[in-house]
Amino acid sequence: MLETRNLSKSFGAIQVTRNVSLKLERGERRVILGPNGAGKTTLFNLLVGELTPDAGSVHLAGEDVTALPVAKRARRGLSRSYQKNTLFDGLTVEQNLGLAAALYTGHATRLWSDSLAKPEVREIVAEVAEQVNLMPHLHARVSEVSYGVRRQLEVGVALATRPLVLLMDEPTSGVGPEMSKGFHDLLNNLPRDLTLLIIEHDMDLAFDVADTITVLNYGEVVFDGLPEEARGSKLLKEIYLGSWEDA
Ligand SMILES: Nc1ncnc2c1ncn2[C@@H]1O[C@H](COP(=O)(O)OP(=O)(O)OP(=O)(O)O)[C@@H](O)[C@H]1O
Repeated sequence: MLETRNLSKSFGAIQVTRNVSLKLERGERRVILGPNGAGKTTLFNLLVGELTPDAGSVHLAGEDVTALPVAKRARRGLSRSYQKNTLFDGLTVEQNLGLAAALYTGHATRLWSDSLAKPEVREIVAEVAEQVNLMPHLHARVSEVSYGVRRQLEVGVALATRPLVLLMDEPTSGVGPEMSKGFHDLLNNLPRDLTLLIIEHDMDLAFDVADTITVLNYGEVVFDGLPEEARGSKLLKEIYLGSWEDA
């Protein structure tokens, strides 16, 4: 469903992505681990098209999308859940989902209340709100909801574009341990045919959610395999020093 072949990227003299080849099957949930500066965010930027690789290619659903800009990749089903300023604080949770759905379905009109009334838009909003547990918060203004609910809504906004592949950059960062567990459940309950690629520092999440784990170190894939293999890996213990033991 999503594949990279020998992807490389340098900033000046520093090579941040080194020959990265990944292959995610449809419905696979892959977590990307790696220490600070390992090149995880850069890899995401290359995948979504915010950065152009120096070498290598990106393939989505069997097609080479390396030359396509961000918006075109998004239309083909590659969606990214952002942690930053993608929500409209003055609008309700429902309206935020509705706007994303309206843009996706081509129902966005100048009068947004008209867009939200379209049956196709309403259907997506209801489906997504259920998927990310936002039903109790639909009529709350975003400025009034908790941090955890905002994070759920960010995932919801991404899902409202009905993606094939969803990329998430540390979806539980800043969420306390209690809510973090709820978030893991939420991710585990997403539709099984949705392909997920998640950058994560939290190894509990990696082991709770991942079908497979990729570890980057200095821009290079140093591990690609099953979570239980990752747990036993001496190399990963060295990379993570003591923190691996806590997982
Ligand atoms: N636009 C840029 N120009 C120059 N250097 C950059 C740029 N973007 C990233 N880097 C450098 O590339 C390296 C990898 O950064 P990246 O953000 O991809 O790592 P990361 O694994 O996501 O780290 P973190 O876990 O801290 O977010 C870092 O050394 C960073 O300083």
